[in-house]
Amino acid sequence: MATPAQAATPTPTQTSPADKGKQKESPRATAMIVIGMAGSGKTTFMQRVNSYLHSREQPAYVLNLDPAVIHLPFDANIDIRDTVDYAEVMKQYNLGPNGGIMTALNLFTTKFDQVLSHVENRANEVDYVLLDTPGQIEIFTWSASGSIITDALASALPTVVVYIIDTPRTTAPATFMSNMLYACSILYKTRLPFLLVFNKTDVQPHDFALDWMRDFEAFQEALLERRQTHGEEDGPAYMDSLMNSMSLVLDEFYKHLRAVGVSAMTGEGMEELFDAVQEAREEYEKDYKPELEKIIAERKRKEEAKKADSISRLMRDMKVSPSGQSAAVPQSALDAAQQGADEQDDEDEDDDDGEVIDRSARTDYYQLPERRRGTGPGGAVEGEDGTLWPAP
Ligand SMILES: Nc1nc2c(ncn2[C@@H]2O[C@H](COP(=O)(O)OP(=O)(O)OP(=O)(O)O)[C@@H](O)[C@H]2O)c(=O)[nH]1
Repeated sequence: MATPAQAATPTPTQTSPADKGKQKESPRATAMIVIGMAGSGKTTFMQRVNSYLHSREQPAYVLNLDPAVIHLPFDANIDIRDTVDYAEVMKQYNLGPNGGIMTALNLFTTKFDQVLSHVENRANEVDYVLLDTPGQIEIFTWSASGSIITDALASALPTVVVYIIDTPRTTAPATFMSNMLYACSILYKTRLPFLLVFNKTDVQPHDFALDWMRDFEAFQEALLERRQTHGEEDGPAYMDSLMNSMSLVLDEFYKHLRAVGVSAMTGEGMEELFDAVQEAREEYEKDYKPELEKIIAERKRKEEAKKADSISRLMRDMKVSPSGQSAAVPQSALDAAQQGADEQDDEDEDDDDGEVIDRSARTDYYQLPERRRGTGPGGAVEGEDGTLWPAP
């Protein structure tokens, strides 16, 4: 199981002693975290899904986590750009565009408890919570912020990872394999129900990819054929034996995946997509949630044990017997000390020096410094020394 226990946020699925043993009912909403390589069509997909849900009168709660997006073609309820100024982050930390995006997201993640509480407030009013993410998918393979986001969301509501693939750019076996390896590492990192979405099917149908996933021999034949027609274009010949072996390894991984084809441009495939999301939600309820609840119960047990241990050490230090009979310090003093520690915990939790804005819930927006939108050619961002950073 992944590490939902590491979520840096309060865990709303915690059970009170009264309902211990019972599984808490999940909120109505399903969260869809949209991940994919740059240019795979995540933002267009978000726009399509959003308008499809509006047409079914099921408006979603929408979050934009891409700090560098210039034009967002849909209304986001929470937008990272309202909280973190990506160009300012690049400048202050002396970073390039990639580092700027990663750091901006890391900074935003420190406020993810606020995001989560906005999401939780709406989780029984909407059917879907949609999250658009930056194209830097390493965020979800090794960065801490990726785990915090996925674990925190999954601890609050049924969550599905929607991995977008640019189908026309995946027709070469080597590119297909590389994309699948990324998907595989995100799946094993998050352990969440996972859905492969082959996008841009208006340009290239995805049947070839389904064939390669169902039958590794079909993939190996395609690899051989490609070598005969394209020579060394996709890499040296010894790569083929590596890819042949990888196709055998991934065969097991494909068995745990759902895959659908869509066109974010035309809207084709939306019904199949939502059927697959529903199946993924059932998988969350069946497999992920019971594991998560076990982890939460175990964490709670450890916290209680730690608390009891600190109190008994405190009593020893004050030369108080565990029964409290020869108390040199009255019980009221111990209670006061415990209360002080609890209040400090509460204060730490309420530390509120940065704001995450739910745009749909308020009209009195904070006055934010004007964001640097590139003024150079093609929207490039000009640094202080005159360097032009490429438009993100
Ligand atoms: N033909 C076609 N083009 C698409 C489709 N989906 C997206 N595109 C195009 O693909 C390009 C990239 O789309 P985006 O939605 O910006 O991709 P993204 O993954 O959000 O990109 P980053 O924000 O850079 O990570 C745009 O030119 C889109 O118009 C589709 O289903 N069919």
